[in-house]
Amino acid sequence: MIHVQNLTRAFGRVTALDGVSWIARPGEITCLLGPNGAGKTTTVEIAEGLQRADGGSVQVLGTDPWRADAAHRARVGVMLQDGGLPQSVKPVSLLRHLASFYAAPADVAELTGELGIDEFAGTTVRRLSGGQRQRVALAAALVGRPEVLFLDEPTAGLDPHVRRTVWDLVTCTATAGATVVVTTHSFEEAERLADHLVIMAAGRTVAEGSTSEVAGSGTLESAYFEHTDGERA
Ligand SMILES: Nc1ncnc2c1ncn2[C@@H]1O[C@H](COP(=O)(O)OP(=O)(O)OP(=O)(O)O)[C@@H](O)[C@H]1O
Repeated sequence: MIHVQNLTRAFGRVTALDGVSWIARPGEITCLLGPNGAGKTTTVEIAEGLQRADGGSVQVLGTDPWRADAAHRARVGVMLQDGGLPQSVKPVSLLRHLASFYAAPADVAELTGELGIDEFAGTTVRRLSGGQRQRVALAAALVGRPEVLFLDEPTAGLDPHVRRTVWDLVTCTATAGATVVVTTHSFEEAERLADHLVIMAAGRTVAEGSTSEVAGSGTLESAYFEHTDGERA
């Protein structure tokens, strides 16, 4: 369970978060939508324990992530927008190395097979295409069988086959009981994945609920523009 309550965060004169609140439940995929600069990444990085909020609170698995110990962090999987992967290693060695940190890791061969990583297993991370690197970053987030999984635009730039595989893997992870948070700019992705939807704008939550609750009698796209027009950061 993730509880984001009244979070505030400023960078100098820029107010990134202006009292944002939302929840994400176990066994569900929560999709965060919102214009560039709405504060999605800042909120997620605070929930990951990578940044500290100025005010408000976040609870992840009952813990304040900023103060969390290694045992808590091992229960949380993170896929960052820029990957954050070491450049000079080959994907499978990297994943095996990461798996060795966990008591009960995922099967690396299964994961690399599912994500098609075997096809470029002999290439170092530096030389991979953007989409290939993204698949490795997703595998790295999944290898510890996390109870909480944060994915920042996981399918941006992926081809349709890989995108479908990623959607299947993410859905399976939630079905197995994990709390999954996905930030996205794709209505198609949100409609496909979200059990719970949060629309953020200008550092606040402007809509929250199931996709049909947020969309009302119209489409998700029209609800999005209604909620975010004039609210851009
Ligand atoms: N380290 C930082 N220093 C200064 N400003 C920052 C910093 N991090 C974020 N911001 C600002 O905070 C606001 C929110 O940024 P954030 O990255 O959280 O938005 P986002 O919703 O994730 O956007 P995007 O959809 O473009 O990824 C933006 O105005 C951004 O410029």
